[in-house]
Amino acid sequence: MTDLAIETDGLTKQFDDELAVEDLTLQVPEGSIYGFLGPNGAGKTTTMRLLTSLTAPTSGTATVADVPVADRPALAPKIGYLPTDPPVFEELTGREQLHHVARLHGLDDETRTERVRDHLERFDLQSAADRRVASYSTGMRKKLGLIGAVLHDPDVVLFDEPTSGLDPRAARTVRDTVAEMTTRDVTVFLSTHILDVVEELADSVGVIDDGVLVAEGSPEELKARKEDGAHGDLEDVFLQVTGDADERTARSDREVATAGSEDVR
Ligand SMILES: Nc1ncnc2c1ncn2[C@@H]1O[C@H](COP(=O)(O)OP(=O)(O)OP(=O)(O)O)[C@@H](O)[C@H]1O
Repeated sequence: MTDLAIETDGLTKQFDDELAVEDLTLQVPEGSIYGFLGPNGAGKTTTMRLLTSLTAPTSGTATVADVPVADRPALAPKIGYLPTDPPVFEELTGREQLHHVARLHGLDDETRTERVRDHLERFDLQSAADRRVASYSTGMRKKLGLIGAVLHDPDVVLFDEPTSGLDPRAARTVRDTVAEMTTRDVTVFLSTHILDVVEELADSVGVIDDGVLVAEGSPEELKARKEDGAHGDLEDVFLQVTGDADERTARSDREVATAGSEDVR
């Protein structure tokens, strides 16, 4: 059996009167890329925050890189997280920020210098590396956040919208970086609204809507399940399965009612 990098069971997060994630059960094999899709407010970021122990579940469990997410100190060295708006230190230069992050991860001087230099070059940031982050554009900040998320060579990375705000060349570098990671058995959990990215990279796709996982499978499997039997693209499938949460609830209530009436008969 394949080892799992991410496993959740009944993961649920309730914020006051908002059920952001409901009974989420996921299994992501090691070394694979899982594309996580969903409309605005569906629960993607909350799921990623649960998987990175930045927020505690209301109920349910999750294990990432063999560590229960409740054990934050053990989890941190094994995972890398890129939030939608990565935190930056405005007063530091890009290089200083990356050295700081690498030091927090306990990388020795030589490894730190080498990795920071290589990543700055790879993401075409070397000419801006000694400028203060305060002068960076959105895309440059994103690149800096992304480098900071992977500098310590984590086993599992979780990227929230990694290509948003990037120019086509930088977006290509991100895609290549993600693809290259899996050759080293790194597992990538990727939330994005850019369906091309998912189609190109993901081994499996999960679609969340209103906190509920409403579809899951390989991109090919999802495209083949289009309701009218035609072979749609991922956008068709996305629009179909995330259509209307109220309508879905009503449909499932009708199904329960029908099943119930059959029982009586
Ligand atoms: N700290 C919080 N307190 C209260 N409600 C929250 C909190 N964080 C998220 N929510 C709510 O939980 C739901 C899911 O939000 P989440 O940010 O996970 O969605 P998302 O799928 O990442 O959306 P987007 O694509 O717009 O980034 C939303 O209704 C949101 O308003």
